[in-house]
Amino acid sequence: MSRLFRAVIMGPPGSGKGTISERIARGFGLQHLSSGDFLRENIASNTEAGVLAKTYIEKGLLVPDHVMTRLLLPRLEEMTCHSWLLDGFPRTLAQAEALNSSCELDLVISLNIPLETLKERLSHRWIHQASGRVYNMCFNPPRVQGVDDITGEPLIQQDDDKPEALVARLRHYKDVAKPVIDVYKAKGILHTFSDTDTDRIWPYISSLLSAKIPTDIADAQRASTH
Ligand SMILES: Nc1nc2c(ncn2[C@@H]2O[C@H](COP(=O)(O)OP(=O)(O)OP(=O)(O)O)[C@@H](O)[C@H]2O)c(=O)[nH]1
Ligand SMILES: Nc1ncnc2c1ncn2[C@H]1C[C@H](O)[C@@H](COP(=O)(O)OP(=O)(O)O)O1
Repeated sequence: MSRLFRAVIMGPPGSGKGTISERIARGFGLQHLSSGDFLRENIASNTEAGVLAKTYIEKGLLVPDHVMTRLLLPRLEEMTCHSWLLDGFPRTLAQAEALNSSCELDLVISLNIPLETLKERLSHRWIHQASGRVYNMCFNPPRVQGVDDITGEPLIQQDDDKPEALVARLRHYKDVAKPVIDVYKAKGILHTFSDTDTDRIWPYISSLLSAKIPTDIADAQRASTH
């Protein structure tokens, strides 16, 4: 079995993690695991963990590290035969240490996007809650305004995407993400991208992954996901 590839993508709310993760999954066959989507699935299916996580998320709080780690690491155990890309985890130093003790990462992508750009993007973000599909009225609008392309169900805007909520979320993100970024910088696996446009960042990320992911892994993953 060829060696597997383990990557993490980090960035503040609205930085384009989900958008870029979807392109990486499609182009390189990595399995994309978003911690936010994973929690929403648990909440939707009313699992014990989902019920617990919901009590924090509905207050706009992060799920406590020990709960998050206990939830996510077993999910990663189920993905040991896949190369994967983690989005939204680790978010804190404790989570990074828990992850580092269970597997060796190959690459961490960090998105460094200006506040004004984040505000602009999130003010136009619409989400199909059930699937997690993300739209943007300026960047990738739905075919019919306010309606999901696949299911035809209504799209929603998240309360914490509003500008007044974003500043607090951004400050909190910076506080908790900095030690995590420092750990991965020290490991020499951190790659930071700064721009206001995902389409300008994407070619650099794509060529970085092409250089880092051995072709036998990329080919095998693409074959297994089609
Ligand atoms: N105008 C514009 N919008 C973008 C660009 N890249 C992504 N978006 C949109 O901006 C919003 C945020 O992108 P996401 O991929 O959801 O960002 P994220 O980092 O996953 O956000 P969180 O899930 O809140 O952490 C979405 O509506 C995207 O469609 C871009 O280059 N320009
Ligand atoms: N790694 C993590 N640790 C703790 N809480 C997390 C988490 N990932 C997600 N959550 C919780 C808090 C987030 O506000 C919520 C939704 O996550 P998300 O979809 O990534 O959106 P957000 O941009 O708010 O982080 O789930």
